Amino acid sequence: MIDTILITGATLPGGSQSDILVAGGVIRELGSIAAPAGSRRIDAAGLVALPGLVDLHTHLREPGFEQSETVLTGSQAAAAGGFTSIFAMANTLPVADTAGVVEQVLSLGQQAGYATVRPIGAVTRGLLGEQLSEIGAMAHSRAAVRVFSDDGKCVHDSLLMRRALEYVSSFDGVIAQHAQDPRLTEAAQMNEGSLSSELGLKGWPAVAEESIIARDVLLAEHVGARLHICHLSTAGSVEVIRWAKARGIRVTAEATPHHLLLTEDLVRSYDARYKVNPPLRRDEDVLALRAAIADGTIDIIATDHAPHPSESKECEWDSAAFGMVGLESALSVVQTALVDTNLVGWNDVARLLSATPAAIGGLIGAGAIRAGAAADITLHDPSTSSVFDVTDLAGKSVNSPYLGRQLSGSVRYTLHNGYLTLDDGLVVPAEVVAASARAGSQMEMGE
Ligand SMILES: NC(=O)N[C@@H](CC(=O)O)C(=O)O
Ligand SMILES: [Zn+2]
Ligand SMILES: [Zn+2]
Repeated sequence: MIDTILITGATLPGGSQSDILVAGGVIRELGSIAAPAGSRRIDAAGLVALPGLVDLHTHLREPGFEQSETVLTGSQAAAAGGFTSIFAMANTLPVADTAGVVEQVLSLGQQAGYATVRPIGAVTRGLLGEQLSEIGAMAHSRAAVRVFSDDGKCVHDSLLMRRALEYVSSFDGVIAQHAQDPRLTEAAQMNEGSLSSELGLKGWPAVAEESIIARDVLLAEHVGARLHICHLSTAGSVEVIRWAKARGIRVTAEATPHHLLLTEDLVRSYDARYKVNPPLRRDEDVLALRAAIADGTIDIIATDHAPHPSESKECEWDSAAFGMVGLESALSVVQTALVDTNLVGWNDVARLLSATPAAIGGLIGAGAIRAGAAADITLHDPSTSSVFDVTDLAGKSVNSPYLGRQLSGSVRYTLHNGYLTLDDGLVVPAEVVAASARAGSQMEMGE
């Protein structure tokens, strides 16, 4: 196992060039560095070095839906996409609503070793929206849960939402809301508008998202708690968040890569790869989300990686599952939608996909390339342009909306705690990564 890695000639997010020396799991030094004896050298000329990406919104599907994804395969998808930390959503079977389940997911993540896996706890028992889950027990468990969400479902009951906000504010936790009024979206299949009428599909109106966000920012203000809004998809949602932030309300918001690039027109194909919650919206919405990223109204980009087996996608639109995989393609989509269009620079990408999601999720020490920090580093080649292909997917499911689409850039190397999880574009084998992870944790324990 190579313990010392010298990355040479990388471009840091701010634009300057530097070598980066990694040893013993941490970044030792930045600058112009001579190669230590026995070190591995990675030539990063032309590559952008980003702090390891952090995804606040990943569905890993284990326990319960292992035919779609497992903690191991989802972590491999993360490594392929340049992610070194992922927050695992609670809509598993059993639901992650007890200390036992979140500790299980934490352990599976540690064994796999590809990324820091931080479980998200359910807000309500069984995601049923009736009683609060064991929030305190999950927060004080070995998994130290800080983010709670019923994602997939909206916490619709106002009193439960209020109680949940009150509860998590006692330990600076955060509720991540999937904003979808259930009554306004019964049997909904796509964005509501002229296209849904034309296609004869039941509509999912923007107001179903916006009204929940409006209610919840007011509840967060009333309680003085922190609130996070998942996958913003409409121009109106941006306006509500902008208003709330101007008022000093402690709200953060995320957008997914797909809502920054794709529009509802794709639904014309009736290809269920484009079926997602919230649905793909109009051009105006995509432009409003991009502008909100550029002006800071939207704080982070999160993938909402939602793997589904082929049988749930290769079927009629109405019966297909909602969701798309997104870890492997996220950085290329962000480059295509935001960097190539000059809306943001790599410094902003580092903030949107690493530093701020780490801060929201309470991940200490992540989000920066600096001496002394854990060596979580992503090396990205922005100069490429290629057709996204099924071989670019490293997880178990292939429900990507980007297959066959031209995207910019590609992730070349991912380092997690100082060892490679992606090496020259190839996911490092599971046994090698697991052994590196074990060696690292023994070192931490001083053995
Ligand atoms: N985004 C989706 O369309 N689906 C997600 C649930 C969710 O994020 O709401 C899933 O778990 O499949
Ligand atoms: Zn959701
Ligand atoms: Zn989700």
